[in-house]
This record gives sequence, structure tokens and C-alpha cells, in this order.
Amino acid sequence: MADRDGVDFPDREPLHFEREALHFHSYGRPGKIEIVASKPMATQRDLSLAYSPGVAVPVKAIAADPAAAYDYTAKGNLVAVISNGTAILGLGNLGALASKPVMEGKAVLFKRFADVDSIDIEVKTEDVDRFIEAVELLEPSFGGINLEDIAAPACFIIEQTLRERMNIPVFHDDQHGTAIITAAGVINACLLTDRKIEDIKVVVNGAGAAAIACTELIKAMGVPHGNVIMCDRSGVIYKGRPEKMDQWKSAHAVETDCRTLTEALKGADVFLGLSAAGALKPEMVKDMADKPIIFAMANPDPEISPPVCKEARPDAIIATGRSDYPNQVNNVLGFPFIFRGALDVQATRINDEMKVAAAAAIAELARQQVPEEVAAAYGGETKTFGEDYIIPAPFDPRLMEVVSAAVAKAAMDSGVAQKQIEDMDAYRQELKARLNPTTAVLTQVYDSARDNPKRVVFAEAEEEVVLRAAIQFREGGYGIPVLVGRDKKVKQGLKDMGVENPDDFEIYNSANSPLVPRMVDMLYERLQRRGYLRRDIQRMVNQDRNIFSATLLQLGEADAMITGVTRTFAQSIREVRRVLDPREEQLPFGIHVMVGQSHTTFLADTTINERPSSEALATIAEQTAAVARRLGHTPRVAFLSYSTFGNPPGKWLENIRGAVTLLDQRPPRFEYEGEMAPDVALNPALMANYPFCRLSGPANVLIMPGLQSANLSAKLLRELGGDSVIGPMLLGLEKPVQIATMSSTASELVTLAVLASAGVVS
Ligand SMILES: NC(=O)C1=CN([C@@H]2O[C@H](COP(=O)(O)OP(=O)(O)OC[C@H]3O[C@@H](n4cnc5c(N)ncnc54)[C@H](OP(=O)(O)O)[C@@H]3O)[C@@H](O)[C@H]2O)C=CC1
Ligand SMILES: CC(=O)C(=O)O
Ligand SMILES: [Mg+2]
Repeated sequence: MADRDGVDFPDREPLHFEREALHFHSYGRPGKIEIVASKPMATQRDLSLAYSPGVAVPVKAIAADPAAAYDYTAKGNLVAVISNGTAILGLGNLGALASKPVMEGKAVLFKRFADVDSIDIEVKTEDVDRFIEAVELLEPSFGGINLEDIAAPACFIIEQTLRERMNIPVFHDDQHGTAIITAAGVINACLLTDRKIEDIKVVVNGAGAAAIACTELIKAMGVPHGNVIMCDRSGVIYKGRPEKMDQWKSAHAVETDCRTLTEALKGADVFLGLSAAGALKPEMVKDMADKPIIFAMANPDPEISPPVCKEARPDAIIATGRSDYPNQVNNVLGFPFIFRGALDVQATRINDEMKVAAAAAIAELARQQVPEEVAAAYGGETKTFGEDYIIPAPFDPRLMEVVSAAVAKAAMDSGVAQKQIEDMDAYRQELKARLNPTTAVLTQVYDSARDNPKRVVFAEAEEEVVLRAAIQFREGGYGIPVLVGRDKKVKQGLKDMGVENPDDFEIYNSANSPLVPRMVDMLYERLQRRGYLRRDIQRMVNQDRNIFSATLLQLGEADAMITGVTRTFAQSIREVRRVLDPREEQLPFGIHVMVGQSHTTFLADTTINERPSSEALATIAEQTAAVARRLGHTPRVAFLSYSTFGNPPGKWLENIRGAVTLLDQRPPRFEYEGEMAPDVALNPALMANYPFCRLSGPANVLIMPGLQSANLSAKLLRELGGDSVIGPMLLGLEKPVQIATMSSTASELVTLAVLASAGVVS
């Protein structure tokens, strides 16, 4: 496929991806960001404290002592992401307004990866002085300034001046964020290919913000000046070049006869691309040294696509800025954690010591063995340092602890910290607790689905939301969607969503499927003594999508199934159960997973068993604990009740107590306790009233006493609770089937499909 400039670029996303991207940004509340109050605003008293008259008190305190702003306002955890849109990714100068999606994106990544609050600010000027003035005036509001996507050379003047004038960290991420990650990647790629940093010959393509900063940092690390050739759109930047030079390019000009990128790359060890899509051709990499190191970091599309590069140079170590290939060298690996560390010590700047500490910490992390609990977070897969893992992934849960702690320490050691952290171990623990491992694990689950793609039946493929999910599932490479519905309707739906070749999708329709006679035989055999005539079965298979789909599973035509959008849960499960039995010694039940910024809570059984026996409760607890573990959590199971350890007494406690006794008799595999009220299970202060309680912390697996309370709680939390909800997830059937809620979004359906096909729930 050719890109906008006619460059041949095989990885260009198809049309429907572009539609998806627009849909993603527009559904619900447009954009990706909202502001949420961190204090209650419910009563008159709350309001009088939050605003006038109460607010006058911190005003006076801050006027008397500016440092008090860190105690009484959000300043200390707030970063502005500021751009004028003159170099938006690799798309060029598209203006301040068009940069807003990227800046909102950076702001949400700050929150997602490092719990830093962040807001985007787009400044409509290309005048350096006006831009500087606009940003400088914002100092009181923020704990730090992340400059973004501002083109060179203006960005150098802007950052330098703001650093001099402002007393909070000012960090141009495209320069230093990129340089830090690139440096970490280069260190590790050199180790793997047995090169010394002082010996490598480097070609840098691009001479803008990112390229200049990366070049400066690798030179500071020991690459000799004469070993680096930099190119821009006019070719090699050689000493004495007459055209398109400025002081920043001149600083990296070298004596050389090479005039083109092709010439410069002959025999080069390393290519650093910070330029534009498609700038590196396969024939160019053929002339590089053995085991070349190729970082094609232009976004959204790299200078060369990894498959094309690998074909030309199978011995290369390849990295890109994208998350869908191994080795993502992208500044997202750095900026959230660097600012986290800087904010936590109220640093006045981000200096070279802090940058070097960050680069070293990131490089070191990739070389470390992945500890057991992180391997669980990686879906059980142990990543080992090697050509496809030269750098940790941005969702590696260790990054926050390791990089932020290194940056905070370097800030204190180099004298730019206004606040000292006395106990670094405690600080590391605090950093760890700030993040929820579930999101990292889910990313890994997605990866493991990709490594082992399965066939998943989407039983209601005539529904738009289901088709949308199926397309995402296929395009994400998570597996092969098997679509059940009328061919014509499904194909039209696919076309309407921008799919160019609907025939690429497998569609099963009971009206013309050659499998129907086998399905009928199989199901009749199963149901003939349960009151069904053969013609009843014929009708069920022909007319009921859930029965048809579940039978596809039973016949081995697919590995998992997803349904639930057009029928209630109760009806869907009834239909599925006509075809599928519980797994041996299991009972079907449901789990809702509540995912917050720093916690994940599992609730079970929220869907099926009305009054579970002791035996059933014990099984539900064991299975739910296993799911929690697979999602990266150490389970702490509480059997919930209105009563805590017998108070108040009641007649409904026996099954719960029986479950605890049953678990007592089995080899202990996880912490459990009960019966207890939800507030005791979740609130450490209340739990402390029961010193004999065997839970080592607040419960994260809540086993509900019956379906009434379980289902009500799950639905109340979904509607009122504020957490993201995964589920209900269905466990215990002989084949993996997931029954989503009727209000599911496409991405919720994809998550369930991926969880089912990756074997996290079944
Ligand atoms: N992976 C990552 O983390 C990051 C990647 N990047 C990527 O790096 C690229 C540059 O960004 P940034 O430095 O902020 O932008 P700038 O606008 O500051 O610089 C762009 C530079 O790229 C050069 N360039 C553009 N096209 C070509 C080409 N075909 N061949 C050679 N040089 C070319 C320009 O040359 P000239 O001087 O002649 O105009 C200019 O020097 C973007 O694609 C961006 O997405 C940036 C930051 C982080
Ligand atoms: C990643 C990034 O900041 C860029 O491509 O501009
Ligand atoms: Mg950028």
C-alpha cells in the first residue's frame, strides 16, 4: 500500500482501522480526558470548605509560604503537556488544534502508567517568544511541564529559555524522553552484538528535536563525534555544507565524502531513524555491518517496517516506536516514570544526572530476570534479554518502581530536589502500590492470545457492536473470528465498517451450513431422553444462534464462543447449556472484575448459583482465586455476609461457614477468611478489630453468599462504582463460552474473547 507521499509502506493501517480510531475518539464523551473531583462535593459543608469561605484559608497559607501549594493544591502531581503542533509525531506541522489528540493521549498515559495527573494545553503560535511567555506564565499551576511535538530548531530555544526561567522541571519529551529510551536500547543492543559503545559507527536520520538530543546523549555516553553521521532531508550533514544548516545541525557536521543516506549507511553498525515513514529502504540496510542495529522510530509509521527490514537483513536487531512489534523504543517508556520521580522529590529541574539514571535503570531492567510475580503479570511467559527484548515493554509493572526511584535518587544526589525521601525502600513500595497490575497483565494476555491465535465464534454477528469487536479481534491478531449470521447481512455490515474484503471473514449460517445434519445428530443424541423430538432439535439448530454456535464448539470447529448482546444472560446460558455440560467436578459460575487505578476486586458468583452450598462456595472461591492469580494478583479471599464472625447471629451463615471449614481441610493454596461483612473485608481499620483474621490485607476476592446479593452488588458497582468492569466472566463449562452483558462495548467483547481464547477464564 502506498502512503500519502507515495512511499511504499506495507504496514499502513487499513481504512476500517482509521474509522475505528475516529469512533474510539468520538464515542461517549468526545476525546480521552475528563476532570474528576478528588474530594467529596456532596453537602453544603463540603462546598463551603472546597470553595468560599473555606478556600480562603489555604489561599492565605500559600501566600505566606509558596511551598504550601504542594500541600493544599494538585500542583505537586500535575503536569502540563504543551504543544504548538509544529511537529506532530512524524506528521509534520499540522497546527496547535490538530495536536490535541496526541497531547490528550500523553496526558492519559501519564495517569495510566505513573498516576501523574496531567492536562493538555495547545498554544496557537509559532512565535518562539510568545510561546515561551505563554508557558512561563503557567508556572504556578503545575509541578512540571512536558513540552511535546514542537519542531526543531525552535524547540531548542524554547526549552532552554524555559529551563532557565522556570523553577519546575521543563522537559521536551521528543528530545530527552526519546534520547533516554534510545540510549537504553543502544546500550543493550551493543551488549547483545558484542560491540563497544566507543567503536560503533552510527547513522542518524533526521536532524530535528529527537535526532539531535539522541545524538548528544549517545555522544555523552562515549560514541566519538566522528563516528556519527547525521542526515536530514537534504542528505548528509557534512562540514561546510552550504544549505539548510543551523547551529544545532552544524554541531554534528563531520568531515566525510558521503552525501546520501545510502552512502552513509555502508558499513554502519547502527541506524537511528527519527525522521519520517519509509525513509529507509531495504537496499540501504543490505550494506550495513554484520548484525546491524536498526531503530526505526518515526511515528506513527517507522522508517522501515520490521518485516521488510528483517527480510533484507535477517541478522538485524530491529526496534520501532510502535507497540505492535517487539522492541518498542518510544518515549512512553520514560516520561511517565521520569516525571513521577521528579514530582515526588519536588525537583526544580530534570538534569543530566536524572536522565542518565533513567536510561541506566531502563537498560538494566531488560537484562534482569523477570521475577515470578512479574512473569505471572506477563501471562506466565518469561521474557529473556535478547534480540526481541532489548528494552522492557511500557506496561512492565517494574518500570514505575525502578525508573522513578532512580530518577528521584539522582535528583536528591545532584541537589535539585526540594524534598528528601529518607526511606527509599518504603518509597519503592509506595510506587508499586500506586499501580494496578491488572492492566499490565491484560496487555500480556492480549499478547499471548496473539502468539497462539484461536478460533472464536461470535454468535451474534449481525449486530454492529459484535462485528466491530470481531474486526478488532482479527486485526489485533488475537485470533480468527468465526461469524454466525446471515451471509448477506454480515457482509454488508463488514463493508459498512470499511472492511475491503468481507470474504476474508468466515461466516457460518445455519440456513446453508453443511454442518447442520451433524449438529442435529449430535444434539439429538444428547437431548432425546430429555423430552426433545428430532424436529425440535432441527428447529433449535436452525433458528437459535447460541445453540448453533455452541454446537460449533462441540464439533471442534472453534475453540471459544462469545454471545450475550441480544439476549438476557439467563436466556443465553439456558441455550448454551442445552449443548454444553459443566467441566468435570466443576460448576458453572460468574465473576465480575472491578478494575480501578490501583486495585482490582473479583466478585463471584454473580450470575448462576442462587443459593450455593458449602461445597459450591468452596469451589467458587478456589476457581476465582485461580483467575485472580492468572491476572497477576495474590488472592485474599473473603466469604461475605451481613454478619462478621457470628455477629449478628443468623440462620443463613451455615453454608458460608461450611465453605471455610471445607477449605480448612484442603491444602492451603491461598488466604481466605469468613464470614465477614464487606466493610471489614475491605477496610484495614475495621479488619484490625479482628486480630485473629487470617487475611494479610484487604480482601481482593469477594465470595458472595448468594445470587441475590452477588448480582445486585455487581450491577450496582457497574452503574455507580466508577471502576472499569470486566465481565461477567463465565467459568466451569466444558468449552470456553463467554456471555457478555447486553450493553457491552466492542472493546469489552474483545477483552472477553481474548480472555476466553487465552485460557484465563474457561
Ligand atoms: N519513538 C519515539 O519515541 C519518538 C519518535 N519521534 C519521531 O521522530 C520523528 C521526528 O520528530 P521530531 O524530532 O520531534 O521532529 P522535528 O520536526 O523536530 O524534526 C524532523 C526532522 O526529520 C527530518 N526528516 C523528515 N523527513 C525526512 C526524510 N525523509 N529523510 C531525512 N530526514 C527527514 C527533518 O529534516 P529537515 O531538517 O531537513 O527538515 C528534521 O530534521 C517523527 O517521526 C517522530 O514521530 C519523535 C519523538 C519520539
Ligand atoms: C512518541 C512521540 O513523542 C512522537 O512520535 O512524537
Ligand atoms: Mg512527540
